Amino acid sequence: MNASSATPARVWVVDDDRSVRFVLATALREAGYSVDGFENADDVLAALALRGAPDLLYTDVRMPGDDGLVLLDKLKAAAPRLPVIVMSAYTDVASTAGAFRGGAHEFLSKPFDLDDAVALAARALGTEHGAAAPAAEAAPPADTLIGDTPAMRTLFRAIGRLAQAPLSVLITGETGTGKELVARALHRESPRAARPFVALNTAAIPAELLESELFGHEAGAFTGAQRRHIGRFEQADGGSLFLDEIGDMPLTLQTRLLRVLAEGEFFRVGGRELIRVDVRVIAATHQDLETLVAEGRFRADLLHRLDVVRLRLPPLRERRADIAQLAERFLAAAAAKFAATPKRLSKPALERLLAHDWPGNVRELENVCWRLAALAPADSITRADLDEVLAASGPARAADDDWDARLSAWARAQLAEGAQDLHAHARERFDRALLEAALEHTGGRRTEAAARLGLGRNTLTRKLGTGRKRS
Ligand SMILES: Nc1ncnc2c1ncn2[C@@H]1O[C@H](COP(=O)(O)OP(=O)(O)OP(=O)(O)O)[C@@H](O)[C@H]1O
Repeated sequence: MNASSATPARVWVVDDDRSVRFVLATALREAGYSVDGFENADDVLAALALRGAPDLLYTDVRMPGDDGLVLLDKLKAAAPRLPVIVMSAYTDVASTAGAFRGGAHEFLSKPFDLDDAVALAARALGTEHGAAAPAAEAAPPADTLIGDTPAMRTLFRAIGRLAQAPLSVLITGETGTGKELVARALHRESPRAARPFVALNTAAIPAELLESELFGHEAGAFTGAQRRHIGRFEQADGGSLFLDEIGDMPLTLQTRLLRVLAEGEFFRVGGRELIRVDVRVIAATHQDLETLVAEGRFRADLLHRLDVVRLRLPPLRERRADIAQLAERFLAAAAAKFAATPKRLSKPALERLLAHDWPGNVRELENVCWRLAALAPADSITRADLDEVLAASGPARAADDDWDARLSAWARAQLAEGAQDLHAHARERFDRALLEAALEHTGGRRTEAAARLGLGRNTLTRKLGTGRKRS
């Protein structure tokens, strides 16, 4: 089974133990599923409200917050048809019975054999015979790019032309503008369409695991590497590899990637066998790579190799004429998922949508539409419904989530690398970011910047002093 031939079934893995999440998600991805991991029940329920139910969910029982059985209960109410596999080290009668009474599809006792865990997915989805996803769920229209504005038409033409040529493509654009969707379209329209499309988000994977994610590793290559792991490059052989957030790739790995791109061959981590692959690389970034190059954080030669052709995705605020059509599509998708009639936007509501600045771009619009589908009381969406939903969305919230996630990914990676004195180091960077933002905001006026931050002017001056000394 591979993920390229049809839309892969979506599987969610819920476990507070990061290593279980990682190992199970990786095995499921290798089997061709599209997998998201969650560390607690609250995050699952939030994602469910935003994105609708996945095709299958694995959950641990003992977790901080709602435990897996409470989550199972809530899932049965919110998404009655979703098959849930309950995993637990506590194979006592009570939790097994509780799980089945609660409507669990299967019970998996820990520690489990990975192959068994993956085989359960095929059984639960009714795909033992190799289909990538159950027919009813396959090929959602979600993969089609929507847009009728001149900017988008130009882009579609470019995709059509570029898909045929085996060139590396660099897709730039703000977060949520559809970079991944464009990468998928480039693959789908290409002669490689029957081979895998494999995506890797560089920013989402702890730095210490990235190399083996890309190039694979042999059993015993490092502590915890119990079995051979096939990296994304090999998985994508004959197809396309989408490297998202390429600007976040650590420099050492950039060097290795450059070499692999130049030579078309590599060794797995800890391996002796030279692996040759034929992969088209499509990279994406929301950062300005030229600036990163100037700052010494991105290799100029790697940029040249990736940037044979560049596609720029315009932010949504530069193509407002697409908003109505996109909103209609997202409201229809939400309605189909909730088995309800699609809600419509009243004229004042549409005007409010058109006036919004959409810092989170199409993803923000999509989230807003899903919330409206779930929360607006009547079939016609009012301006007031929209004010309420927009107040809860927006960049601050998105940036907040992102900030927390990145900070904790950073801390985990530092700890894994054996870093000491993490708190002092983090606080220095934290202070510096706040100070620089406040000074920029106030045009360099220190008293005002200090007041805005809630700091005394002397404290600010002292902190500025430390920041300068260190940098
Ligand atoms: N033109 C479009 N038509 C339909 N849906 C779109 C379009 N652009 C984006 N979307 C939807 O918006 C969401 C975000 O798109 P995508 O993940 O491709 O953005 P991205 O630019 O890769 O974001 P990030 O930089 O944060 O990874 C997806 O759910 C995608 O389906």
